[in-house]
Amino acid sequence: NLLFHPLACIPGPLGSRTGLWSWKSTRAVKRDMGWKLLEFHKKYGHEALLCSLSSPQAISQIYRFKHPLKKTEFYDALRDLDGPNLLSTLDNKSHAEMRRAESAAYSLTKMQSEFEGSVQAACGEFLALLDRRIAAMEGKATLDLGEAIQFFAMDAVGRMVLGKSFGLCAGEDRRGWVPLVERILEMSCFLGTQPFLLPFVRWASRRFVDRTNPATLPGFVFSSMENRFESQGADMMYEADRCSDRFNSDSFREMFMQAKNADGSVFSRDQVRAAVYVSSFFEELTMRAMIRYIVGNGRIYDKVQAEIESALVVFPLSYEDACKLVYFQACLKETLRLHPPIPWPLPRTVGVGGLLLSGNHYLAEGTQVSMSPFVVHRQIEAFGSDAGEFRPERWLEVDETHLLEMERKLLAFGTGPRVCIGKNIGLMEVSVVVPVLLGRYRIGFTPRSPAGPHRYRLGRDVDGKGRNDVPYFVTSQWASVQRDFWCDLASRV
Ligand code: HEM
Repeated sequence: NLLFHPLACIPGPLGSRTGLWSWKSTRAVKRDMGWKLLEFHKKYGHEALLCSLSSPQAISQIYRFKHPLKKTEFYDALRDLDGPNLLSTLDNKSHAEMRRAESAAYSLTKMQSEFEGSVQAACGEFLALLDRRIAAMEGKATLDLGEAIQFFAMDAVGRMVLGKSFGLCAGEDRRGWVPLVERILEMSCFLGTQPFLLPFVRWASRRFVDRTNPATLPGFVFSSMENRFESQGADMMYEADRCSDRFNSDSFREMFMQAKNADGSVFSRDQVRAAVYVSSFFEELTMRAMIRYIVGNGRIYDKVQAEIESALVVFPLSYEDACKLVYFQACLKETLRLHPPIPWPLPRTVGVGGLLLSGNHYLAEGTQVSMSPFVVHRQIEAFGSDAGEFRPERWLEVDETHLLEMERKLLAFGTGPRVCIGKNIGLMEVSVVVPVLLGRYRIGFTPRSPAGPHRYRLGRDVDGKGRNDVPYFVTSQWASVQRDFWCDLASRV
């Protein structure tokens, strides 16, 4: 490996180059992928460590539309027990068929006509939860805002996918359902780095986990979803007959019922479940990061507040109006750049004929190659010498051509034929909720103290640095998850 492998010239840690241990599995266990990979690229340059690339020029080669590179086996770990879903399917042909079948459900018109209503309704529940907490604590609530945002994101996706809220904001997550979803995704990421374990884990899940027995941990997740599918499915049919209220969208459900796998079989419940897990997760990560960056910087907070006040933002805020908040939208882009919800490299396999990388390295067919949004977004040649800083103005002070160039280098939603199909929904959700939150409440980060509610003594930022003034604790695995996000909230009105 070290001497004769075609990639022997690409630098990286010895153990990994000899094939004796998996650097990526270690990152999955230690949950420190983003900053470790960045450190590597700083040390070794644009091409490092088993073909992780950081040069923005390589984006159009690795994630190209024409003769696209196939996803690697890593994604197989994100599939469901019953078969691949849109995110996890490896084969380009079956992906194209699935994507065609599903794309209508995610269209812009569908989003405006139906999903926005679902998100507004979930936002109403979310605000009611915060108001209740503030009232219960005599005008100023100290709460884990990160957790409350998670409830909202799940309730919103419940409304969009199942036509009904999961009721987390109304009843809170008394059954601990939300952290389990996080664990499953983390476990899947680890398995993705050791795909040979997958058949065994799947066999064991089928054999030993009674998915209808809520007494077991995974069984609880599966069965609670199953129950909701059963009961909500019935309720939805009833409601669909009764009224066509725009808050009762069942288009996702219809879409999944019509969607077919490449072999013609219909989507299973596991496949629908995967959409629920994945889709709510990234919005909540974006919302937390955005609040952290805005509220954590007095100058930016004042500018956002001034914009929100002059636009007279109140609940419900339409997506159309949210898009007019120019500075807020720049903050959103800047959040996705500096704190992409998926920092993990997005791996692909080089196809027939190999690939010549910017004239430097020839990658033979079958080579795995990847780019991490976290690393690419910090490249000076793409975003300037202050690429490591949160500076929303960078999106507003450039001309149209330069802006397009910067947007092309933004990998937060992936790019190419496997770009996120839910991008519009994700942007809409964050845009209609965060300005309302910032306009309605005075938000401050709860100071850390021995008597305080924090689990971690120090906060940890998206760059892995532990600091007292960082309001949450970030782990960087497939997703970049923030925990322990305690805030003091008071009503503004
Ligand atoms: C801020 C919100 C979101 C972010 C940052 C995000 C990010 C991403 C990224 C980076 C990918 C590409 C993965 C890869 O190439 O390996 C992806 C794919 C995908 N996302 Fe999202 N996502 C978000 C919201 C959503 C929502 C709301 C949905 C569903 C309603 C969704 C469904 C999907 C699906 C199905 C794919 C696979 C697409 C394909 O392979 O054709 N995402 N997302």
